[in-house]
Amino acid sequence: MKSYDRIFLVGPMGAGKTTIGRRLASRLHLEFIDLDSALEERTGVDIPRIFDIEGESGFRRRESQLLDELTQRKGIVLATGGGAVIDPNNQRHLGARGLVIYLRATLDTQIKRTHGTNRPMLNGEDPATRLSALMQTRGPIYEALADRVIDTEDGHPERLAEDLARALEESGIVDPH
Ligand SMILES: Nc1ncnc2c1ncn2[C@@H]1O[C@H](COP(=O)(O)OP(=O)(O)OP(=O)(O)O)[C@@H](O)[C@H]1O
Ligand SMILES: O=C(O)C1=C[C@@H](O)[C@@H](O)[C@H](O)C1
Ligand SMILES: [Mg+2]
Repeated sequence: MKSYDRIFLVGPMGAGKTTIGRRLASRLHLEFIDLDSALEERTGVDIPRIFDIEGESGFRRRESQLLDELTQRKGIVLATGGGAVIDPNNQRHLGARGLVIYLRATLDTQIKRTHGTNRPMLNGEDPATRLSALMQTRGPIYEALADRVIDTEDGHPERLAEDLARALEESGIVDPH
């Protein structure tokens, strides 16, 4: 079986990519990188500000550039942003360079977990309508890219990360570090 030393987490806003990714990396002794945070560090401003200044297209351009760079690092768990899978180049890089894990969450759960946070894609419209529309286009892409799908509805992030780490180690699918 093919063995990987890069894990990429994909899925919608609120699925827990950042939260579970950090814990998963720690359990697997891999470096954790969050694409959204890395982009904020690079630019020196937060994501809402990037959307304000450059719009979604500017944000996507920066996101794709950084994704290309970071998906070439070894020994990492990379939590992507919810929309990072839209760009076909990103899809190619994710699919070719590592193990892709889709963290799935229901619409209700996404709404609860994103409530009160500043996510520019959810500004100005009813979050349920928006999240549902995003899932219509992105859901099939998450599914198509995924080597594994994890349901995040039940279970604490710590527990989900522990179970996932164990499953990956036992299957020999990740290189031990
Ligand atoms: N399995 C879980 N159970 C309960 N709460 C969770 C779970 N996973 C994440 N959360 C909570 O949901 C919120 C959103 O999680 P997180 O930021 O990790 O999502 P994300 O997938 O990285 O979203 P984005 O695409 O916007 O970056 C956080 O407050 C986190 O603590
Ligand atoms: O779903 C999206 O399009 C986004 C999700 C977040 O992770 C950020 O990448 C940004 O807010 C856009
Ligand atoms: Mg995140």
